[in-house]
Amino acid sequence: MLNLKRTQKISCSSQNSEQFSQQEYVNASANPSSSKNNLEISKETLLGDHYEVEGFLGEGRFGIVTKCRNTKTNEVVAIKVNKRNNEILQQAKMEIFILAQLRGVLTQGEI
Ligand SMILES: Nc1ncnc2c1ncn2[C@@H]1O[C@H](COP(=O)(O)OP(=O)(O)OP(=O)(O)O)[C@@H](O)[C@H]1O
Repeated sequence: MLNLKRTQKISCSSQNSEQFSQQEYVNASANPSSSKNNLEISKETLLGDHYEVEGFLGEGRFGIVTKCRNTKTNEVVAIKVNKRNNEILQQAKMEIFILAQLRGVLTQGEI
């Protein structure tokens, strides 16, 4: 899914979005000693087929949140990129499910 274009790495946890715009690479890791959990996202990285990374919005326990532009519609969105880990994947699926349920409730005006 990730299309990496840069090689210079920086630490994600010490960056804010302004600094990110001046840097070429973000490296996020829950456990710095475990490289298999690392995420390497750079400005201009393509997520999916048409979401281009423009900035860094924040970092959670499971990954990072990037500011992306849909290259087809020009819409700006936040995309959360989780670390590669099965437990994290299951947690993410649960989070997506809950958010989808909440969105359904909210759009029906039930809250
Ligand atoms: N839609 C958004 N727009 C702007 N910034 C966001 C958005 N979603 C998340 N962020 C930023 O990214 C940070 C990390 O978000 P994320 O959802 O990964 O973790 P969290 O919910 O804060 O914590 P946890 O890792 O416990 O789930 C947030 O604290 C926030 O600063």
